[in-house]
Amino acid sequence: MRHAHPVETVRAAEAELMARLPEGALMQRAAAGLAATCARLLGRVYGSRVTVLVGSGDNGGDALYAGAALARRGARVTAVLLAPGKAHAGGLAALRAARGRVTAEQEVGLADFSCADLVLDGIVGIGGRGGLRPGAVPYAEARRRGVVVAVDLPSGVDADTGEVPGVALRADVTVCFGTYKPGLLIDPGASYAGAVQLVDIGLTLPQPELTALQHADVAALLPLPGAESDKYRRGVVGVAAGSATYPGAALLAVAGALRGGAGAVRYVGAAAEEVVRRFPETLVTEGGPAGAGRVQAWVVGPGGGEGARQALAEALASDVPVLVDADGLTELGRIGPSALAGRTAPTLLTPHTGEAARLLAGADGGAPAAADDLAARRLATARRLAAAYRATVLLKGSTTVIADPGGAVRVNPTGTSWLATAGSGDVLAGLAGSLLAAGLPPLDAASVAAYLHGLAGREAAGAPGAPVTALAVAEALPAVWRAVRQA
Ligand SMILES: NC(=O)C1=CN([C@@H]2O[C@H](COP(=O)(O)OP(=O)(O)OC[C@H]3O[C@@H](n4cnc5c(N)ncnc54)[C@H](OP(=O)(O)O)[C@@H]3O)[C@@H](O)[C@H]2O)[C@@H](O)CC1
Ligand SMILES: Nc1ncnc2c1ncn2[C@@H]1O[C@H](COP(=O)(O)OP(=O)(O)O)[C@@H](O)[C@H]1O
Ligand SMILES: [K+]
Repeated sequence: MRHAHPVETVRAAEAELMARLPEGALMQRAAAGLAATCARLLGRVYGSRVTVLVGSGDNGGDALYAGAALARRGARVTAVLLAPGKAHAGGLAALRAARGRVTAEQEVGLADFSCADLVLDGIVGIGGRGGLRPGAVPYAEARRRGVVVAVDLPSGVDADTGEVPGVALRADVTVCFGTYKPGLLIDPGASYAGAVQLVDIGLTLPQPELTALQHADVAALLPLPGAESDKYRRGVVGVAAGSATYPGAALLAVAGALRGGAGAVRYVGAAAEEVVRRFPETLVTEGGPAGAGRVQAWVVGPGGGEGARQALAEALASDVPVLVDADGLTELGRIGPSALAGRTAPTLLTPHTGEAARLLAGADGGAPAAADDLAARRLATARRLAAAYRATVLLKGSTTVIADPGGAVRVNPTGTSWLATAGSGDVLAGLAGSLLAAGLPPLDAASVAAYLHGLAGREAAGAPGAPVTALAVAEALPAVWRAVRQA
C-alpha cells in the first residue's frame, strides 16, 4: 500500500525527528537517497553533465548536496540559482568544495539545462505556493535532452492536492522523502511526476488518510469462493440498468458484474431480452428492484433513462448497499442528499466530473460548477461530495479518487486514458456492485474495482497505445484477476 500524507503532517514528523538528530542529518539522508537514484539513472556518473535548478529553500539544499555527491564522483555539475542570495548556504558550500560550477545567469542556465544528461529540479518543494515564478517558467518551456529528476515534488505542483495552478516543471522521475505527497498521486500533479520513488528518511508518521492500493493489497481483498460456497453465499448483485434507448448500458453493466466475484447477477429493466441473449447466466426479474428477489447489493442507473428515477427510489428503499451511477446520479442530484437520509446500508456514488457537478448543485442549491474546475480539484471534489451525501464517492477521470464519508481516501494508480470510451463506466459500475454484493465495504469495493478496471483497460489494448472497447475491458477482467493474484 502506498501512503500519502499532507504537508502539515510531514512537517510535524520532520520537527519531531530533527529534535533528536544532529543538525542537517535529515537533509543528508534525503540528499544521499537522491544522489543514489541520479547515479542509477546516469549509469556512468563520471563525465556526465548535471544541471541543478536551485530555489530559495531546503528543496534546493537537497538538490545541492546531491549535486555535490555527483560532482565528487566526477560529474560536471552546474548549479543554477533562481533566487541568488537565498540559496541554501551549506549546500552551496558543499557543491563549491566538490568543484561544481555556480551561475545565476538565466542564459547560461538555460543552455546548460538543454544539454545536461540529468537535471535536478530543486526549485521548490513542499514549501511551494502557486505555479512557477516568472524566472523559472522558461525551464518548463525549454527543450532538453536529459532526464529531469524532481526533488520531493515537481516544482509548481501543489503538494496537498495535485492542483497545478500555473506552470509546473515536468519530471521523468520524482524522488520523494519520507512519504508520498497527495499531489504525486492525483492528477494533474501526478502526470508531472513521472515515476515516483520514495526515500525513507526515518520519519514516524501517523496512519495516512490517503492511500493507493498495490497488487498485493488488491489480491488480499478479492472475494474468493470457499470450499462450502454456493452462489447465494457468494452474493447476488442486482443490476437495474438500460432502457429502450440505451440497452447497451445494461449489457455492459452486467458484463462487469459477471466478472466481479458475486455468485449471480440479477437483472431488472427494459433490456432483459438482450441481456439474456448475450449472457444466459443472468437471472432476470420483471418489474423494478422492489419486486425482484433478494440481492446483496444494487447497481442503479447506467443507461437508465426515464426509468432511472423509479429504479433509484426502489433500490434506495432497500436495506442493502446501493451503487448509483449515470442517470441514477442525475436523479439523485435533482433530489439532493435527503434522498439518502433514511438509508441503513452504505451508498456508493460513481460520478464523472459532469455528474459530480450536478450532485454538488443538488447539495448546495447553487448553479453546477464547471466539470473542468472539479477535475482540477478532484481530491477536494470527492471529499466534498462524500461529506455532503454521507456516501462513499468514486470520482472517475484521469485519476480516480475514492472518498469515504469518514475521511479515508484512496487514489487509483492503474488505468489509461483509452478508458475514456463510451460504456467503460458501465462496466466499472457492474464490477464495483458485484464486489459490494460479495461483501466488500464500499471503500474497498470501489477501489478494487477501479484498480482492476484500470488494469483491464491496459490488458484489453493488447499492446500499449491502442484503443479499447468497453466490452473488451470487461472481457479482460479474468486475466487481470489472475495477474493480481499471481503477483
Ligand atoms: N519536511 C521534511 O521532512 C524534509 C524536507 N526536506 C526538503 O525540504 C523541502 C522543504 O523545504 P522548505 O520548507 O525550505 O520549502 P521549499 O519547498 O524549499 O520552498 C522554500 C521557499 O520557496 C519559495 N517559494 C514558494 N513558492 C514558490 C514558487 N512557486 N516558486 C518558487 N519559489 C517559491 C518561498 O520563499 P520566498 O521566495 O517566498 O521567500 C518558500 O519559502 C522539502 O520539499 C524537501 O525537499 C528534506 O531536506 C528533509 C526532510
Ligand atoms: N483521461 C482519463 N484517463 C484515465 N481514465 C479515464 C479518463 N477519462 C475517463 N476515464 C475512465 O473511463 C471510465 C469512463 O466512465 P464514464 O465517464 O462513466 O463513461 P461512460 O458513461 O461512457 O461509461 C471511467 O472509469 C473513468 O475513470
Ligand atoms: K522540486
